Amino acid sequence: MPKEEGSLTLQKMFIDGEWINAQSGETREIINPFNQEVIATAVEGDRNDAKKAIEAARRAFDEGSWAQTPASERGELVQKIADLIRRDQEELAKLETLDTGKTIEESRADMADIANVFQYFAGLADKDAGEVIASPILDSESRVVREPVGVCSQITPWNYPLLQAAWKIAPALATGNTIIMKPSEITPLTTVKVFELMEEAGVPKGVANLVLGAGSTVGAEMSESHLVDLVSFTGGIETGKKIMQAASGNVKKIALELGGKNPNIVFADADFETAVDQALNAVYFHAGQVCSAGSRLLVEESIHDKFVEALVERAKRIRLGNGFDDATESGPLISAEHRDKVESYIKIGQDEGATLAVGGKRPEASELKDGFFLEPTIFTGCTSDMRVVQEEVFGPVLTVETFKTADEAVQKANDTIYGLAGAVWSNDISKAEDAAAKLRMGTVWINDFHPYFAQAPWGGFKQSGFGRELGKIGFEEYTEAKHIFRNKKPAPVNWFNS
Ligand SMILES: NC(=O)c1ccc[n+]([C@@H]2O[C@H](COP(=O)([O-])OP(=O)(O)OC[C@H]3O[C@@H](n4cnc5c(N)ncnc54)[C@H](O)[C@@H]3O)[C@@H](O)[C@H]2O)c1
Ligand SMILES: C[N+](C)(C)CC=O
Repeated sequence: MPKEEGSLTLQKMFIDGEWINAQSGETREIINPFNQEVIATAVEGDRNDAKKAIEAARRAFDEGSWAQTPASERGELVQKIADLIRRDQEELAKLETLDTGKTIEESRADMADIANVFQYFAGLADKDAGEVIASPILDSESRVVREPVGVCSQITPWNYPLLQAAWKIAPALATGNTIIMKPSEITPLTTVKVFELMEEAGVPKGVANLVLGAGSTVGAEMSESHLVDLVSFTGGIETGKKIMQAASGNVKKIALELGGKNPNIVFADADFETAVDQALNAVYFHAGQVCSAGSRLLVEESIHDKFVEALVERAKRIRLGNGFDDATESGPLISAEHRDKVESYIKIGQDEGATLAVGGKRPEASELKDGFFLEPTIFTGCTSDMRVVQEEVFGPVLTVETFKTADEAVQKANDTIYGLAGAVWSNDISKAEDAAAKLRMGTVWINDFHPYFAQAPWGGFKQSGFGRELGKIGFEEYTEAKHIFRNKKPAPVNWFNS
């Protein structure tokens, strides 16, 4: 909650049903990116704490009753968590804004989504009765059942701290797994709070464990440990590669939700005002710190000048400020280090010959001087070979390219290592559908940008990762399919006659 409403207590880890300090006694200060004030102190776990949590989760899976608990009961418990999140949604939203700088309106929307995610997976918990197979073998019965994978490490980023955690916790618990969750070390507050709610809901001891600390220690142990069966990771591509390597030791299942460089294709026949407005929202929502941000605008050549002019005018008027202020449309970047990275891309863009149409610097307003703000930035005259066009900047930076034909738009949109999301704007539905079919991305929006919800799967093609979260597929990711075959009339086969 905002500082004026009371100080936060020490943020602890939750291991084997107990709230504990780090074995090392280390702590870390949690910073408000709007003003750099210390908003909380969190215990800083290390590999030893991670090991303890993994062992607890292993015991709870192997010796506890969670995996065998009737699916309907697991569903009821997950639903209870959804209800508690709804009860405390305002407190959670305030914590998220305090920790990330995002506007309170965004945080409230996140909390509503998060409760829906728990509710959705609660509902799915007892719907899978398995499948009877038409066995080709006489006098036999063949069926497929779904079982939990086992012990799951779950590692999340700072941009949507609780939302990304919810996408992992809810399906894992609904399917009978045990978990070790590690939120980003710089934004742990809402995840800690939801573990308090899970304790209140009655999640059994050892089933859900929370470890706080750095990726290079806690995260590495969670990825390497041979006691873990699955790692589900959301974060950057370079970390994802490390996790793939670390997970190989015992051939864990892995699911990677990585970055994106997401094209937003605007055809000349699109509704102009809507496409401008949504292009702005596509890239600048949450200061561009969104995996699926529409940071790469591909606009049909005939409307380029008019479109860019309208975008620049709108970008100049975006109100930066304190996420708790109702007038604020966009908050700060998450940290000084991250702003430095985004600024380095602005320099790269300039050095590569792109034209800076607006922004590119820190705002001058005195009330923003302590926050990690950057002005909404637009580069025109971009080409596909530029690094600023190809690499994920993860900030308020839009690159603009042009195209003459639908084929050229699709070719350029697909010309990236990523394949997370993209959009097509056109009033010619068959043209838009044709382009959508050719885009190599996990999500394609037609005449919209950003929608995601519990019922539809989310994930990437190419180097945006693999595995899916949400939807029925996201539920199945936390299960193993087991084929059970029963011979109803066992008899010798007499293959070996001697
Ligand atoms: N595809 C998606 O759905 C999605 C959603 C949100 C964010 N993201 C991506 O996340 C990135 C931004 O988040 P970030 O900066 O927190 O990413 P990051 O990769 O730096 O960190 C993510 C998490 O991984 C941990 N980590 C770091 N090193 C590790 C290691 N060696 N082993 C195990 N864990 C380690 C961090 O502590 C953190 O908890 C962007 O690239 C964004 O696109 C993707
Ligand atoms: C997956 N999403 C869009 C909620 C957050 C990406 O950073």
